[in-house]
Amino acid sequence: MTNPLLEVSDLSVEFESYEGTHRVLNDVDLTIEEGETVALVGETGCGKSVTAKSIMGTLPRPPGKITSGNIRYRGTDLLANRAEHDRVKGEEMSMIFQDPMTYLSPVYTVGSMMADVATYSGNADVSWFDVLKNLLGRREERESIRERSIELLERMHLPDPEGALDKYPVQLSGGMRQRVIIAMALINEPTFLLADEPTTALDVTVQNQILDLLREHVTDRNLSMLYITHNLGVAREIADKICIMYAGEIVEVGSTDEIFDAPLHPYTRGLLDSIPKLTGFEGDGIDGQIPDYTNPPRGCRFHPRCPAAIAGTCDSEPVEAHAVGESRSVGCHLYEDGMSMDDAMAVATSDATYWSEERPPSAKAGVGSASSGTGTRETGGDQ
Ligand SMILES: Nc1ncnc2c1ncn2[C@@H]1O[C@H](COP(=O)(O)OP(=O)(O)OP(=O)(O)O)[C@@H](O)[C@H]1O
Ligand code: NI
Repeated sequence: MTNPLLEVSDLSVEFESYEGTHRVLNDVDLTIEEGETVALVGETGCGKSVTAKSIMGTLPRPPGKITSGNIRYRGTDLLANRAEHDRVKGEEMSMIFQDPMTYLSPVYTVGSMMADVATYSGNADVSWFDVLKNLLGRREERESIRERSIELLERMHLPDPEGALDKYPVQLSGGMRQRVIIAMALINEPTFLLADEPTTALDVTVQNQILDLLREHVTDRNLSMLYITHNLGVAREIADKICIMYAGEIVEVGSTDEIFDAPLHPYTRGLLDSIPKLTGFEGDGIDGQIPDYTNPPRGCRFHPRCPAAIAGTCDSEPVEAHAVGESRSVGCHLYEDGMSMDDAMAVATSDATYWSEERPPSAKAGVGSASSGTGTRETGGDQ
């Protein structure tokens, strides 16, 4: 665990608007080892896509501004090295997007789009001369791109992959388009995949099929992946490690099993409680909303919604990430620095013993309804 592929540290991002400065990311730390799939999980608006865009170098600046931090890829800080960022983006990283129709052109066939990605990706300044050269270019090269496209579409279980190359995106279903998008992301054999909610728009069955395909491919090729989702159930399907994000901060990191068996942060526990059990219905498990980024709450950003907030501490003292045990960390005042896993578990699973006087346990969020002290909970996530 000493040579992470991607290491984001202390990343802070602000947006300027007429309302003032929105400090959206606040000292974000995120590490992805080689061959590891990490899920970044949090509610809408918590800063997941801003994190993704910072990594991919596509954050619109202005209005966005990276005010501190590093993004190291194989040890090189991409924020300080534009040329290396461009190279890594072109040759090693690939992104899978949420909404295929935004990224698939309606006027080109699947085959010609895949060929364009294979030919021009990573080449920031494509000239008309390049395009012409390619059009007239070597037959064998085009033939091999075509073969690679068919093979990838086959791997993505697209029926009649050869026929699909001549189709336009509107002629494909949502699930088919998402398979095409994934095949396009894989055509240049990236080492790092960044998937931003790629299955959100799909129904659960198709979503699960696509997660299976993606996981299979990532495992086969030993790829590393950052998978962004608001759905912890999806994160469990795909990820080795889960980072929970709230209002622009990473509040908990742990292996997928640890997060599910023993969630420590009250926010994580609230998210787990809102996983649909049997019905497939997604409730909004935690009362309230992400705070206003122009004026975030003092102390812990989650404290106004937290059923376990300690008055006088959580509403005023900044939170730091506390290491808990070997591989986990949690940014919450309930856990002291260096707390042993056993003590942390005692805090995590105790019922209402640490409610603040001011805030009676409100309805939905996790802590009050956490079950026994064993640290294993039924989360019913296999919807
Ligand atoms: N281009 C922009 N201009 C101004 N503010 C922005 C911009 N992009 C993002 N933000 C701010 O950053 C916040 C986080 O946005 P982000 O897209 O990262 O959320 P997210 O976690 O990806 O949510 P979702 O699950 O809905 O995709 C937004 O609420 C908004 O305040
Ligand atoms: Ni997003």
